[in-house]
Amino acid sequence: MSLLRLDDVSRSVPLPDGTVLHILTGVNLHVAAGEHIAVVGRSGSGKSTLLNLMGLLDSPTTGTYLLDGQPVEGLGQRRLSRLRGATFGFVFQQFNLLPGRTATENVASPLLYGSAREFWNRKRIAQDMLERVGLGHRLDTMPEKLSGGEQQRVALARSLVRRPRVLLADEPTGALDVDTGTAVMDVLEELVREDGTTLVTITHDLSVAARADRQFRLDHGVLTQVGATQVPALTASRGGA
Ligand SMILES: Nc1ncnc2c1ncn2[C@@H]1O[C@H](COP(=O)(O)OP(=O)(O)OP(=O)(O)O)[C@@H](O)[C@H]1O
Repeated sequence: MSLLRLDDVSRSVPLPDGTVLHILTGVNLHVAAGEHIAVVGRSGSGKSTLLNLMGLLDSPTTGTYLLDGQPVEGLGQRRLSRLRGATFGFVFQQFNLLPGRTATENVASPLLYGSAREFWNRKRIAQDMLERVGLGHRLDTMPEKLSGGEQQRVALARSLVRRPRVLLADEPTGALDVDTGTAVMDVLEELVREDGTTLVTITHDLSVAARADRQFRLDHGVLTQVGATQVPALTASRGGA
């Protein structure tokens, strides 16, 4: 069974002039647990819209989205928001760290909304996560004192600190030079492999996309698979979160 399953999904928005903008059309996408897929496409092709739908930040206009075999349509805002927090981690091109808060405080921030165990142990859990991304020596450093690559590793640690089942990465290397971007992708892949996390990467960079199990292209809102570099993982290396 697919962990994420979109069947004939579309997303349209009404425009002020009375016309309708069709952003995504007839999208079919099945992603297995533990799989890494990449989506490439020109600016404006609908990549962020697709990621927002997958991450329950937005809903399809038509079509079906099944998460772990369960339809997400019709869930109330509270259940959607709980499901989102329990299932997804997000990484963005701009690192979106909290200024004036240390790396540890930034990484610990999602744990404020976690279980009692996560809440009370948030500092230690955040520090362990920063060790995993190679920033054990930067625990008390403010984001503004970190390099771009270090800031993205803090953001990565924050996105994975609650052990999401799926990491949605929107241009994770977009603000970094090639070598730094490669280093960040190395860390990201190592972490998701160790944890059995499903990874969806949106990117303009074909070398980043080539690292995925399967590659898709979005063209004017139409999604097509364009490559597969290896047999997709069929099962996660860990149980459900
Ligand atoms: N709520 C909205 N209202 C009007 N237009 C929208 C809305 N959301 C997205 N769009 C338009 O739909 C198109 C796709 O947007 P989207 O952000 O998904 O593209 P993208 O592929 O992620 O682009 P980029 O790579 O530049 O971030 C764009 O032309 C955008 O302006």
